[in-house]
Amino acid sequence: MGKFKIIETPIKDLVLIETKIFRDNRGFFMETYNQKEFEEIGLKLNFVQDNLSLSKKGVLRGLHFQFKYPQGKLIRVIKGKVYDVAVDLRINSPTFGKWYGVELTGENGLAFYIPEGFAHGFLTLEDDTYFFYKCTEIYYPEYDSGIIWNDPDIDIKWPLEKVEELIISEKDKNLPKLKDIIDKLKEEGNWIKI
Ligand SMILES: Cc1cn([C@H]2C[C@H](O)[C@@H](COP(=O)(O)OP(=O)(O)O[C@H]3O[C@@H](C)C(=O)[C@@H](O)[C@H]3O)O2)c(=O)[nH]c1=O
Repeated sequence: MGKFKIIETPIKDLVLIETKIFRDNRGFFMETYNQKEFEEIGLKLNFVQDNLSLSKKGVLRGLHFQFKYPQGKLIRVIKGKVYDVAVDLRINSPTFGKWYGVELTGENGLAFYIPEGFAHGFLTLEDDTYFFYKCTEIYYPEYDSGIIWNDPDIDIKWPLEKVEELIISEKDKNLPKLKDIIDKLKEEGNWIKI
């Protein structure tokens, strides 16, 4: 088998990627992305921007998406631990409004591929969490959009018992609910349909 293996999630096109880790007495080595091997497992992607964020424990970033020029994101935690969540916002998707969450760590070798058309957010479960992701579209601040992390209609089960205090940006505290933006998403030509 190759160095990468797809693990399906209950949401179509939203996948985890198990990665081969070469361990020895120095530590480990792993490839984190390889265009040819990704194409062989069905992920033909064109990345144009890489991002890195550092967070302390209890930081919640999200739920974000780019309304125009949506971004696919290939995510890895380099150090630390997060609970990472994607929400399907693709119009006509049988799983529209459904979420999927997974624990990513600096050690478990798991990557998460979130395609265009999803909102994304994460909660850090350890201090000094380095969160790295590759994007299929560049950042357009004017189209930066989001949904509030605790939207009752989405009802994400964040593992909040694992943190003492949530740390959220002012921008993220004021994001709308899905029901307030759904009409805008559904307007013809505005957003991703499947
Ligand atoms: C996302 C982003 C932010 N910035 C700037 C804008 C701002 O001054 C500063 C911090 O931005 P934010 O507060 O939006 O950063 P953050 O809350 O970490 O935003 C990220 O959250 C996760 C959940 C995602 O899915 C990402 O796509 C992105 O939206 O960095 C860029 O220059 N380029 C970028 O691509």
